Amino acid sequence: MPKAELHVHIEGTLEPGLAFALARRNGISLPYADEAALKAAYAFDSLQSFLDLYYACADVLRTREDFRDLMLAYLERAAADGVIHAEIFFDPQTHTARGIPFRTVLEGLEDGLAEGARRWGIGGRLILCFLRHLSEDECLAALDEAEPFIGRIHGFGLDSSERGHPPSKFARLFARCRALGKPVVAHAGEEGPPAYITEALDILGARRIDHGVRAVDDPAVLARLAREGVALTVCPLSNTRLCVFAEMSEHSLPQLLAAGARVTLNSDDPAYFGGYLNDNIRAVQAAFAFDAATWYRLARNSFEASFVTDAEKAGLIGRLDSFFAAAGVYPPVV
Ligand code: HPA
Ligand SMILES: [Zn+2]
Repeated sequence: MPKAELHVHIEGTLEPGLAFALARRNGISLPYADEAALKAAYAFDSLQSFLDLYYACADVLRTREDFRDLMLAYLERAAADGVIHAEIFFDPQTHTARGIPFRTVLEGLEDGLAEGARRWGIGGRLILCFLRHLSEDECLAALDEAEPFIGRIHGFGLDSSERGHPPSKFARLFARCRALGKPVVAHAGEEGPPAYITEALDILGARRIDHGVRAVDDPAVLARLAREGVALTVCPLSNTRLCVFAEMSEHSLPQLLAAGARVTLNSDDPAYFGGYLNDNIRAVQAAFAFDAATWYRLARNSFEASFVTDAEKAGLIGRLDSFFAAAGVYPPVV
């Protein structure tokens, strides 16, 4: 099924095999004996327990070529899953803090995007995420560094440790992002309360909410999301791996859909959470057995919620419709 992926962190696509290959290439050592030992560390009990490992592994990314190879490996997997458009997060502060120039990160990722478009016809854009565990002034300095490259950045986001770092901490930062004419998104309501979703909308001007699965804890917030057509980029395997929900069968996805929220499905950090987008779809289907119309709706939402022109959206949705027509289940109920 053709679809867009709107919530994937490029650093979270670093597979153990590539991590060790890059460590060797750069003459550095990872604090794990081998790939199996690294994989064994993928037992998380919270967002923070994952983030500690995610930031540690990112240390193997040093050169423009490393970032290119990382991007290309993700795009190959995504294209194989039917992703035809991806809006991909990157965390420049994770790299600039280690002395890697912003330009090296950006140009390496762009090299990968260009090669991926040539090889697989997949369209990719970059969304710069700020790390919310850092201060707003540090994030403003990161924005200063990015500004000379603004034409190459598709939008801005907010990620990292949610609890204790509400969206309101970044009001000035996101006002500047919006003034630059870029769409903004924010992680909210993953581990944090529904109030963080409201802050992301009202204070940051977020156009999509990343995760947002805790909206079900506040009926007013959930009703608002549905009424305003705010897209939620839901990441089912991430949520179960990070113990946001104990089991897939307990995920709030059916409640979000039933309330009329504009849900999309995504992989978040596929190297760490047990799968790429189709693995997420299979896990959801195993738990909830959605019908074809629901799958059409989810895929269509991914295109409608993307930050591309209306003409580009129409082209992407046309490819989805052709797929459903060929499968003989068209026109689906929308
Ligand atoms: O799921 C996430 N939440 C917050 N920050 C992140 N950074 C990578 N993945 C995530
Ligand atoms: Zn995320």
